[in-house]
Amino acid sequence: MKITVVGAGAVGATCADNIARLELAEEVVLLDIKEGLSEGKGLDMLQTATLLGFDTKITGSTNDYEKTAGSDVVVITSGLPRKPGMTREELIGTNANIVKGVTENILKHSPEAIIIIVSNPMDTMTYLALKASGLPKNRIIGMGGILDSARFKTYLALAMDCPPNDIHATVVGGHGDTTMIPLTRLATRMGVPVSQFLSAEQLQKVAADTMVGGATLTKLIGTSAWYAPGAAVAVLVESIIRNQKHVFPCSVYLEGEYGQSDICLGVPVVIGRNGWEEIVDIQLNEEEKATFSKSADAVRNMNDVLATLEA
Ligand SMILES: NC(=O)C1=CN([C@@H]2O[C@H](COP(=O)(O)OP(=O)(O)OC[C@H]3O[C@@H](n4cnc5c(N)ncnc54)[C@H](O)[C@@H]3O)[C@@H](O)[C@H]2O)C=CC1
Ligand SMILES: O=C([O-])CC(=O)C(=O)O
Repeated sequence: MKITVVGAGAVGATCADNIARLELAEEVVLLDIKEGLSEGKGLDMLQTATLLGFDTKITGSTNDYEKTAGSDVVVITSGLPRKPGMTREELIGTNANIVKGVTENILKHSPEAIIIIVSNPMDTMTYLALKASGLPKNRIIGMGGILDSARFKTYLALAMDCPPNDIHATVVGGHGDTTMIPLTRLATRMGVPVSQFLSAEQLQKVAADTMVGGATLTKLIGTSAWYAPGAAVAVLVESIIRNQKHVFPCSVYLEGEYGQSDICLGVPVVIGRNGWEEIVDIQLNEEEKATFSKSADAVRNMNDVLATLEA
């Protein structure tokens, strides 16, 4: 197996590091436009192999797509991150061109690849990659919901003072400060509804904190997060490579599911060797359906901006 990560910045390098440690492929290629960055970070990572005991080859590449040839999975993290006070949506002007160009270059050398989009605004970048590539829909996956769900579980665990791994909870909808939907009704602590442990006010605060989880970190760090995003991509790649069939919330192309069409939005999907293989119907209640529909409207408005950029 061969996995390429495009963008050797904070998120891309962390993805590559996790993927190498998990030995998900014989080779991981890290590609960036900044001269020497991916070669340097790749070599640094390779020098951890004897310390951490992994056998993955790591290759750096300054914009040479020949080195990515024959990749089974490609993760696109190239593009600007936001600064404190910005929304993810404000990145569209710069990142749309980058994501489109990278997708086209990747496919020239890896026509069979499954592509994971990380660059923001992620749902719109996923839609753009799908339209620009013409790939079958199951091979384009936007990563956002896995990260948002990890944050949701963390905030729930902190509020209940319990281990995060005892929590099952999911976030659907868009990967934006106002578009993501933490499904508190369905969250459980080992199968017991979290509403048995937390008041409505506490649950509301957990949901609100989850929604601005990325913004909170951006304010603290000065740029957006990378440890949890890098780990979230790695578990997604692992489910593909090892055909694990995990159900993860991912941004995928909807054709009537959840009442939406011609849009990429976060819903639970089965992830295996073919990419996303099946959409799982959560059976949202009326209130959740209305919130999902509002989230879709906001993402669709962003998708409409793509046409103005191309003009
Ligand atoms: N979907 C998600 O859950 C998350 C998305 N993100 C997004 O991921 C993106 C990357 O974030 P960071 O790694 O923190 O940024 P960063 O600035 O550390 O790294 C981005 C890298 O992309 C490279 N790059 C730019 N144009 C390129 C091109 N045409 N080809 C190859 N490489 C190119 C830059 O040289 C830079 O090294 C941002 O858009 C950020 O908003 C970040 C965290 C989570
Ligand atoms: O907050 C950001 O801009 C980066 C991101 O998508 C996240 O960490 O969720």
